[in-house]
Amino acid sequence: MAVPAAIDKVKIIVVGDSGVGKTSLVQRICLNEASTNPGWTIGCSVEVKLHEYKVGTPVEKTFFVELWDVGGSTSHQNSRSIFYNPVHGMILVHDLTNRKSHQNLGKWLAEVLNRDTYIEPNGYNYDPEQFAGTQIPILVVGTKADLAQTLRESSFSRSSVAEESGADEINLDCHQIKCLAPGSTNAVNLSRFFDKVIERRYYSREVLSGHSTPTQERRRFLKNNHID
Ligand SMILES: Nc1nc2c(ncn2[C@@H]2O[C@H](COP(=O)(O)OP(=O)(O)OP(=O)(O)O)[C@@H](O)[C@H]2O)c(=O)[nH]1
Repeated sequence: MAVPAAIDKVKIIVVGDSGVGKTSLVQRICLNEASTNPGWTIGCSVEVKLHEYKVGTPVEKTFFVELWDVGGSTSHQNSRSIFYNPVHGMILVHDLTNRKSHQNLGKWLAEVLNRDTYIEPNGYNYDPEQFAGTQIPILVVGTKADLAQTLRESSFSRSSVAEESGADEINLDCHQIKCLAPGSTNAVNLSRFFDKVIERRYYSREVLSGHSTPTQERRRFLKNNHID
């Protein structure tokens, strides 16, 4: 009897302020449900999803996608770094009704990448360099679309964080069963993001050829310093 091949996996960190909806989002993605009262996440909770990489193409392959839902409470800030290595992808979550939670995404990115946060005089605390410097695929997710009065605006203008990082972006209502319905724009964007994470982890030129370009050297430096 043929032994089934082991399924490769990628690890995606899900971060953002406490209460923005990380657990609800992860439950929606992995279980297609979202409790209305999930409770605070203490430490970290991990859910797994089977993902078909490049579905419908000759290179289609099944992967496990691990979503590491990291509790956003400031009181656990010092101990969270143990969850951040390695990281193959990052989902930055903000609440569309809470502008501060969007402004804080730069702080979350800096925390995961283990870099200092640049604070502008106006308090808008992210440094575009931080976004430009990372090769880790990023998805920016705005939750509570059902409550956001400015949704019309936010759905048409890209968030500045997504802009600076070249990240993909989706806005949704985690309680809405159809928010990630197969074939919907959100589902397609999410699937593309997972493909990107897998591609970077398993199919990048560096991994396949064994040769290094300066960019790859830089990536290796980041990796060796636990930034990647
Ligand atoms: N209306 C609405 N409520 C939401 C949505 N997403 C999450 N919520 C609610 O927001 C509250 C917080 O959600 P959680 O998923 O626990 O937030 P979290 O980011 O995991 O919070 P921590 O565990 O403290 O880091 C819960 O009451 C959710 O039901 C959404 O899209 N729309």
